[in-house]
Amino acid sequence: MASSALISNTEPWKDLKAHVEDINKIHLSDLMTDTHRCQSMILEFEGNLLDYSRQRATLDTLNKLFSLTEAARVKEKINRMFNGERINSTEDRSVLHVALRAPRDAIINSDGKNVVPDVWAVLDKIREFSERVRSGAWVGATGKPLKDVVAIGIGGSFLGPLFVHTALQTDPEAIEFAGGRQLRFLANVDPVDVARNIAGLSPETTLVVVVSKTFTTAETMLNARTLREWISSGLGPQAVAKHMVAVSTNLTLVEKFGIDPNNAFAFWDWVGGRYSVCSAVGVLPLSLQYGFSIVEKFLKGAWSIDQHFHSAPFEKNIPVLLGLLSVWNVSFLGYPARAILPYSQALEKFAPHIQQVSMESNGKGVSIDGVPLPYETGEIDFGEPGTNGQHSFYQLIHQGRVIPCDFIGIVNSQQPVYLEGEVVSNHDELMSNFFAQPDALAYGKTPEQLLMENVPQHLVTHKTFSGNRPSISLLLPSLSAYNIGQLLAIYEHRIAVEGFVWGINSFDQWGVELGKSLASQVRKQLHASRKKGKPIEGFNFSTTTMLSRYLQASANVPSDPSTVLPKM
Ligand SMILES: O=P(O)(O)OC[C@H]1O[C@H](O)[C@H](O)[C@@H](O)[C@@H]1O
Repeated sequence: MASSALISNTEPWKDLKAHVEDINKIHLSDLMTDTHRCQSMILEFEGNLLDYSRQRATLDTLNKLFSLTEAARVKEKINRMFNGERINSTEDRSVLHVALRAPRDAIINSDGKNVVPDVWAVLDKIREFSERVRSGAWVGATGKPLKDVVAIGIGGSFLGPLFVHTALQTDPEAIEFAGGRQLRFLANVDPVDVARNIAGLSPETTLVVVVSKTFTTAETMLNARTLREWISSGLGPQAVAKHMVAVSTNLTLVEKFGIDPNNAFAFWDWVGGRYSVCSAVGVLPLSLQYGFSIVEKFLKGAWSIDQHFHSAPFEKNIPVLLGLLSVWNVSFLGYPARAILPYSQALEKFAPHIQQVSMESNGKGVSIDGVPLPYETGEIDFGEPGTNGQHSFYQLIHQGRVIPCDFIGIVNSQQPVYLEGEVVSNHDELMSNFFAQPDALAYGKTPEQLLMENVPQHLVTHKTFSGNRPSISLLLPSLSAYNIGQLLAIYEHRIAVEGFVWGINSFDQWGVELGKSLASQVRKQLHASRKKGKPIEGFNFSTTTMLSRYLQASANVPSDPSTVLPKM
């Protein structure tokens, strides 16, 4: 693509740039008085209600954004994704995470081959294996059932499964199926994370699932070798076959590691790491914990949104609208961040997962054809569940910088609490905040209002809220496995839409490589210095100083240690 073909050179982009001036003349509190506008900005799909009326946008803005989708050929790009075309051009791969949740009879082709039967072959294998483990038919080396699972993985092989596990942990239906089982996640290469994850567990009753798309990720492989040692030092090396299984696209390396290929669960290079929670990456650990039937509901939820995304007209398409509004906020209104604020403790790991999906996908500096971009892409995503966040960073959101917010609320709590004599139920108390915050941000509070309330003059500016701060509200009917799948897919597709408009490749991640290769140079140096007393060479003054201090101050580390495992 020549730079002239960049989306920023098209008329709809320029038109939106000019339109910002119109929007700057209107305060959100005025936009909110137009009931017709607000009505048009509320949308429902299967009981999920999206309200985007608190965006700094008019119906005219929306029309201009729809014109932008035509210039960016968004519909064509969505179709190319679903058709299995190699839209991840820098890695020459198709992008088919939607196939992971397709029903058995669906047909989704990659390179002319329907991949759905392969997907279901693995799902059936997971169902069968997880049932054997859960029923106690599969036992460990000493004949005991395996009731605890430690899933080792990082990035996309960790964050999605952790989000879904955390969300299911308090779902009454899932709880029933989990009965007495534990699922833990070991991600960080920090030995402290090893200590935390094996604390209180016995290798005799533990199954370790090594999850890595490439099976080369340094952190995951060292953690896998560490827990292999934990198992074999406790139960003997032959126990590894009964206590370790793997999920990967690289089955050759799985076998080399010493895991029986029969106990390896495959996925494919057309599944990006951060889009892999619906593959064996998430489905295996979650099925071990909750049973396959619960996980199947999660997959069905995601698929329902896939269908909606693929077929609904853009004016009624939740992921498309969300994606376009994000582009509007980032590229036109100039807001670089986005806060993800679920009013649900069960969604506490949602923001960390979306951080990877969004920032690894859309934090790019060049177009899909390698042309440097004259505009920024991606958002800085962060978030915490409400109401916790309100007592932490909301000050900045209300009176400091403008940060578009996603408020996510749930109609029916997973764990309702009612106390006799209380004004409202505990969930209603939570939701009072969910409904209040978006209006506080949109309307603010004027000095005139404060003076009417007899606020002392010297405090008026301190207590003024400028308002005009955009948010969206998403109200889910409940937080069942099905709804969790829907929420995941809404965000996955929203992020794809943003990338499609910006004209970037949202499915590669070259930006993570440089740090990895420099770490390998440091690893070699640490080895040479500790084992052979070699001087530090090849680093700049600053790094040399830090490395020298590190080596000197930890001279007690044995140069040829025998195995030591955490003793927590
Ligand atoms: O699943 P793995 O191959 O071990 O990769 C784990 C993670 O490693 C890399 O750093 C990538 O940036 C992530 O996208 C990926 O999810």
